[in-house]
Amino acid sequence: MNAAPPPADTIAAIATPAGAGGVGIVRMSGPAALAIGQALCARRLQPRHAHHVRFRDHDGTVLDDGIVLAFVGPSSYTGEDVVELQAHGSAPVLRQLLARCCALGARIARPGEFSERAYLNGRLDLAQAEAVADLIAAGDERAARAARRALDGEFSRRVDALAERVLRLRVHVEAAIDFADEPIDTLGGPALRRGLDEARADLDALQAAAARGRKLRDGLHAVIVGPPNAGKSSLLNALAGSERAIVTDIAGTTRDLLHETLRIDGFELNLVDTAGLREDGDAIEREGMRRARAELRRADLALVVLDAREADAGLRAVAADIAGVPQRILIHNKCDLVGTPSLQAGAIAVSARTGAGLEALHARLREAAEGSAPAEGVFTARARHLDALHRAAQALADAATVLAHEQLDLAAEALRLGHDALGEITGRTLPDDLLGRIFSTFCIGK
Ligand SMILES: Nc1nc2c(c(=O)[nH]1)N(C=O)[C@@H](CNc1ccc(C(=O)N[C@@H](CCC(=O)O)C(=O)O)cc1)CN2
Ligand SMILES: Nc1nc2c(ncn2[C@@H]2O[C@H](COP(=O)(O)OP(=O)(O)OP(=O)(O)O)[C@@H](O)[C@H]2O)c(=O)[nH]1
Ligand SMILES: [Mg+2]
Repeated sequence: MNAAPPPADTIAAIATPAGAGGVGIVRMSGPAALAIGQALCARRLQPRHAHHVRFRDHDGTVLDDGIVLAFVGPSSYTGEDVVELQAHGSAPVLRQLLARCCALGARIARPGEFSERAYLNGRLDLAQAEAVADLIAAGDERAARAARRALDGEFSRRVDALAERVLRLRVHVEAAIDFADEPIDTLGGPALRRGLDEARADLDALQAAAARGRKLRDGLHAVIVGPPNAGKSSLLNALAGSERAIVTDIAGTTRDLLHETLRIDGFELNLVDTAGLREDGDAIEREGMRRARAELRRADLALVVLDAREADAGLRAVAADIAGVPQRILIHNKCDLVGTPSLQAGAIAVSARTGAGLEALHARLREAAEGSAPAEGVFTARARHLDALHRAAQALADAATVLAHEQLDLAAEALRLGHDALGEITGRTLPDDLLGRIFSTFCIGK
């Protein structure tokens, strides 16, 4: 039998971003939070009251004045006693306040430890805790709205409801095992098969929704491709508004992938510049092309950059590489060098040098970003969730197969696996070290 868990210690962290700000917050959570807060402010703290106080060092010197807030567990973010010291947003002041909390018995929190405690104390499930991190990291309003929905439990409720149905199916199968002499059809077999079909259809729908949610969380993945020297890096620089990439008139300049995040009218776009694609090239360039092609395989959008003077030949050269990308924008670059451009269908003429056509390109990028994910009804999801949903779907498919052969023991086992996979999303089943892997990616103070 396991020993009872040790009483939690008290953690402290600066909860506001690094750097100067109007207000900065040091937050504590744990059994000593209230006592430490009261020592630091030299007064009794009334829970859920804003007190204007002086925060004092060990020798009585005033570190700062500010607002202090105390919450008594379990009615707090973490479910434990929580105290917030809201000081001026000065890095040295916040560091001194944090050091004072530690001198009085707190320890510095690990990244994500406040949310981890909220999870361990049942204030949030795992998908909701991840949604907190996604909300903080959201690159645009749409991603923030979607993370908000996951935080409100929209994703978790659907997962839980499905897990509950899978559990009921399993109970049904387990019960039937006890009457193995009888044919399954006299033991509710048809209802069982129907229930399983319905659960699988719901799981399909949930997988599709989660895949959209993941795209939203990660932003649109756009890859700049084309023959060498077409002006890909010049275009990246023009879109980024800075000299991010090296540009020369030597074909084969770019070898590594170069990432840049663009925000276009509130939409986030992850842009990657790649090595020009051609038949020959030295070993470094060939490795660059290999990376470019790998990047294309996971692209949502290809920006196909062609030299306007030889657009047809250019497109032929890269046609096979861009064939699998869901969305494409054909760009005839260097339009400043051609008189009257004859454009391929759907192509736009731009000049990375003069800036001509960049407005039109912006409009197309915006359209692509808007079209790539539905605006409403989406929650954010992560690769981890998709993986668990995939394993659950696999398990339910296996269950259907063995059930058709009346192998009830195997069906019960497959349903158990499916149920466990779903439970991993909300943290109701926990494989080893899942918590450590998730919360260590959070920011400090969250
Ligand atoms: N100053 C401050 N602002 C903040 C936070 C914080 O910790 N401190 N948050 C931190 O992420 C977010 C808000 N999240 C919170 C979630 C729950 C509780 C809380 O005290 N819950 C209690 C009481 C519920 C109630 O009175 O409505 C509970 O759930 O029992 C507080 C903040 C955003 N803003
Ligand atoms: N006139 C003109 N020249 C351009 C334009 N865009 C790029 N160039 C020139 O074309 C040459 C190649 O530009 P890059 O941006 O390095 O081309 P790239 O496609 O990234 O080339 P690789 O990385 O080698 O595949 C440079 O000399 C640029 O100055 C343009 O719109 N007009
Ligand atoms: Mg380049």
